Amino acid sequence: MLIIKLPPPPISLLSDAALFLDFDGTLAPIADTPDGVVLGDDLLPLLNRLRSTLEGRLAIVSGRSIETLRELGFGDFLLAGTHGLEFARPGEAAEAPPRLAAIDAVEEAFHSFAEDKPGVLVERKSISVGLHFRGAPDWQQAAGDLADALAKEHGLSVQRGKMLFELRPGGADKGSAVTQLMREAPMKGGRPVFIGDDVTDEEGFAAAVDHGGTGILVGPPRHTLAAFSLEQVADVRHYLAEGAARSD
Ligand SMILES: O=P(O)(O)OC[C@H]1O[C@H](O[C@H]2O[C@H](CO)[C@@H](O)[C@H](O)[C@H]2O)[C@H](O)[C@@H](O)[C@@H]1O
Repeated sequence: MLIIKLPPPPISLLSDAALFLDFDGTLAPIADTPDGVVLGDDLLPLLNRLRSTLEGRLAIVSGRSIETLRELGFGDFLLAGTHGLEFARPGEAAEAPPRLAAIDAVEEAFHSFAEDKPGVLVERKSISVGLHFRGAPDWQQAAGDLADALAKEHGLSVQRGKMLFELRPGGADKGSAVTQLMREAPMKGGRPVFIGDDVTDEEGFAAAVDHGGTGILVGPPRHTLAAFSLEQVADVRHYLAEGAARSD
């Protein structure tokens, strides 16, 4: 399969955009652990400026839970969390399905797996649970096998991420989140542009295309539905800053 380097996105793409932004690996560089992620002082002011430029058409669509996104400082933004399972508008309670007993059972099994494996990390999330092996890549295969077996046993979905297996209820993804958010203000009427780095963002790219928009891949070339790419988080921030400056 031929994989070509995609062109950088033109800045004009942002002028009528309904902008969907992934978080980890897109707005903030990947860190060794989930808690180690660093936003930097300029990110939230930048997103606020850009949202004004876009007349409100900006949302964060992340695998992180709404609770964590709010703790990270995104409480004032339109949010879709846990890969499209949760939604929140600024100042309002999150709409989220309940945490299933099966997720607690999986979390316990993940802890049993991780306890004698330094570097393997269990991430407790509001309605899902993650098993990270960034600190111990040799355990990837065994962690994946465990995740698959537990998903089958409990009727859950396995979400593959960057050095991460996450178990969660099915029925949603970042694509369904885009579709849902495009139905209503403030995103309705804009041209969807989804920026993301992970395989979990491909559904977001697909939905953006379905709604007449496009995707921007962050990172090295790969098989993707995105039409444009930016190499790294710093390039995303530069691109967004240029977009925000257009009406300054
Ligand atoms: O959809 P995203 O906003 O990209 O969130 C996806 C997952 O991101 C986090 O894990 C990833 O980032 C960590 C911090 O940089 C890194 O240590 C880890 O290896 C990555 O997989 C987060 O912890 C997960 O809950 C999100 O689902």
